[in-house]
Amino acid sequence: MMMEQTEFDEDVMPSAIDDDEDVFKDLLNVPADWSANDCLSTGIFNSFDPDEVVYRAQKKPCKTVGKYVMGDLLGEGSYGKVKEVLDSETLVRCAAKILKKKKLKRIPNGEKNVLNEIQLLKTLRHLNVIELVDVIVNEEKEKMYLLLEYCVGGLQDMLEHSPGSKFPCWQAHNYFSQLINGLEYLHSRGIIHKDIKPGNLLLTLDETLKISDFGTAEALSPFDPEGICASSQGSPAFQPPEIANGADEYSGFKIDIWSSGVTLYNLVTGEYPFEGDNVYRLFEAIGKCNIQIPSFVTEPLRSLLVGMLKKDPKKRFTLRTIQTHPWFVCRHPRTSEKVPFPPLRGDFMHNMTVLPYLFNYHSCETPSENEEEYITEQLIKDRPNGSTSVPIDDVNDPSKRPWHKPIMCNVKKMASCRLS
Ligand SMILES: Nc1ncnc2c1ncn2[C@@H]1O[C@H](COP(=O)(O)OP(=O)(O)OP(=O)(O)O)[C@@H](O)[C@H]1O
Repeated sequence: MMMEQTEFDEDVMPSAIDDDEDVFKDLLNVPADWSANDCLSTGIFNSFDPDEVVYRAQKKPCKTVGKYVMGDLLGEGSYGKVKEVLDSETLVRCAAKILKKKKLKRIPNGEKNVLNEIQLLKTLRHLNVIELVDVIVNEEKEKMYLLLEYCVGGLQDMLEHSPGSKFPCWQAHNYFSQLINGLEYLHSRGIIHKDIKPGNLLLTLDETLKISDFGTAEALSPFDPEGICASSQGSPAFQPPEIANGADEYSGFKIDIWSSGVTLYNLVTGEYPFEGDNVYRLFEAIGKCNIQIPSFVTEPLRSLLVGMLKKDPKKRFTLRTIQTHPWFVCRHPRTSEKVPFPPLRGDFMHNMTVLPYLFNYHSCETPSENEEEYITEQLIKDRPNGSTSVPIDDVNDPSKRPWHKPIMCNVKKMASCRLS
């Protein structure tokens, strides 16, 4: 029996197609709730000789946005898709977060959060903070592309693919110390992230951790040494007792310490310190703060978790106490197997997905719908004296929003950005 396999392009296929099993069920017209075993037992999947499989790759039309050549889908968040791209000038791999104005309007604070993220990321430069490389706007299509440093994935994905949904201690220590490094930088600049969790901690190919997702972050007033915040939109399981109990104001620094403590708890145990069937029950449990740490978590890690998850924010550890804590400072030799990056659509090596599009373009494709006008911003990172201060636009002023008035500095015609 000869069998053909087609490679799908997520541009033309619905996003559910990313799940291989769904693809086959769809093609074979099998009920969605059937398991693979159901299919086998009814003889729908016949065995076949792998040598007889013929792979027929579907053509991948090459699409460019500004100087960036688009690759495959990397992931999808509530704000939009994230695709791999290649900078055709520098040949650096990046990730493009694709945002549609229509979709943002449907998300509470959607547009405001995105603009907040752009404004904050423009001011930040640190090894452990995701870098915003460029912003491109297509006014006609009402689309915005945030070009970010390329990462292979997030800690959440890795946890989901690891035995017991946790990391060995030495691996958790590596990620946690990088998180604290990044957080120290953010706090020194008066920025409270407010949504620290494994899903917002990405890794590059060389295992450098990048704090990402600054949509709900807040830049504190430089005249407020206490770092008082009055709002939080972070993920419920990572919220501290003061927020769960409905306080009007709280120390922003201590929110990030708490959520980093929940993150560490999650990395080493595979569980959450507080759970609930719904947000109300969850907040009730967090508010009471009766913390149970599994018995396999021994000292000194135990006391670090207890210190970071203190109910009273004033008694909660500071970054300084964390950085001098015995578990933080001691070396953790690699004693067990590393939890690897999960594969991207079967590819453990995370090879560049842009290449097939480029091969296709250079072999046969004729210029297509690419001649659109984009407004691009190449962010200026090397500022004099290492200064990273950039005036933060008022995100509430509609006239300053990129949809209306570009915050960008140069305009490029798509046609001029085609690869030679
Ligand atoms: N810089 C990046 N490099 C590689 N992949 C990325 C990058 N940024 C995001 N991704 C991938 O895209 C997915 C969606 O990211 P995004 O930041 O839009 O949403 P999220 O934080 O996962 O979810 P939400 O926005 O709903 O909180 C991530 O889970 C990750 O797999």
